[in-house]
Amino acid sequence: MLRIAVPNKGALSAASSQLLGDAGYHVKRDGAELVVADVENDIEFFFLRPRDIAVYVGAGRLDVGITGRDLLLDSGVPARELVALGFGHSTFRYAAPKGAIADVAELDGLRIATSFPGLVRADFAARGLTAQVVTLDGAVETAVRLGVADAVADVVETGRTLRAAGLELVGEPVMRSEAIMITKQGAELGSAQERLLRRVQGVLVARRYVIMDYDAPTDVLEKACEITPGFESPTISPLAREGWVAVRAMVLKDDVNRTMDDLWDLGARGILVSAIQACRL
Ligand SMILES: Nc1ncnc2c1ncn2[C@@H]1O[C@H](COP(=O)(O)OP(=O)(O)OP(=O)(O)O)[C@@H](O)[C@H]1O
Ligand SMILES: O=P(O)(O)OC[C@H]1O[C@H](OP(=O)(O)OP(=O)(O)O)[C@H](O)[C@@H]1O
Ligand SMILES: [Mg+2]
Repeated sequence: MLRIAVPNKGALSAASSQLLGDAGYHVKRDGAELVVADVENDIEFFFLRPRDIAVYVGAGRLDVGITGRDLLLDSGVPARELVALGFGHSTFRYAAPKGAIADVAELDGLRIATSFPGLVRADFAARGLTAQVVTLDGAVETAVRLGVADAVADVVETGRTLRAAGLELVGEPVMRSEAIMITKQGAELGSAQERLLRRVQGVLVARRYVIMDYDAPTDVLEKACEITPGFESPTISPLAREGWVAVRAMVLKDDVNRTMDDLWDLGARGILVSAIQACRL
């Protein structure tokens, strides 16, 4: 039975369960169970803290896990990213009291409060700076006001928490994170892991793409196919109307309206867009 670690609460939890549900797994918890078996799909879900998930997967105790890229890198555990999951986006950034610090180099030797000591030490080392890392469990933005740190390094999504604490960003993001699926480094993927990965990738593609159908005059077909190159190649079918063909291609959801405008200007007509319920590519 494949064993997978899923965040039990926090920013990644609901979307992780939703993704696995969309991929056809029965991942519903009735109450507070920490382990749920989906016998039909031969898979077992372990609900764990996102920060701990890399530890179990890196140790080879669980086959696959969902966690944040920042948490994986911070842990330094020998696990690798299989696929980025498209949710739980955040940046990891330095911040200090308004007007106090203009540049990351000025953080040299200062006390930095963080829940990600591994990330901060690695980044300071890469910049040739020294940090006095103050490791806290959470709510690190308050550490400056309470006098245990001079600056913080933390997850920033909207920036609201930082601003509310009277802090401002220092420098560019140290890293960009999102939810990822991980497995133990160096381990070959078994057939059950590959099937899970294919299912999840199918959901991710179905979320990002739509199907676009349209009719186009044959003489603009080449240009039309440049506008809608599809995932592999567009499907061209004959039409009863002479000099016209029907085209079907996958298009990025974000580009749908611009693509329809471009096709219309080219002379295409009868442009239809439909959602992809599921796919395996
Ligand atoms: N707005 C956000 N706040 C916190 N984490 C976020 C946010 N958006 C995305 N994330 C990601 O979620 C992961 C952290 O999850 P979470 O905050 O649930 O864990 P935690 O801090 O250990 O738990 P908790 O906050 O419940 O104590 C990180 O990978 C982080 O980048
Ligand atoms: O930029 P924002 O949209 O304000 O979000 C970022 C905040 O959210 C997270 O806190 P969380 O709620 O996970 O609490 P924690 O700090 O105790 O982990 C993170 O640690 C920041 O404090
Ligand atoms: Mg948190």
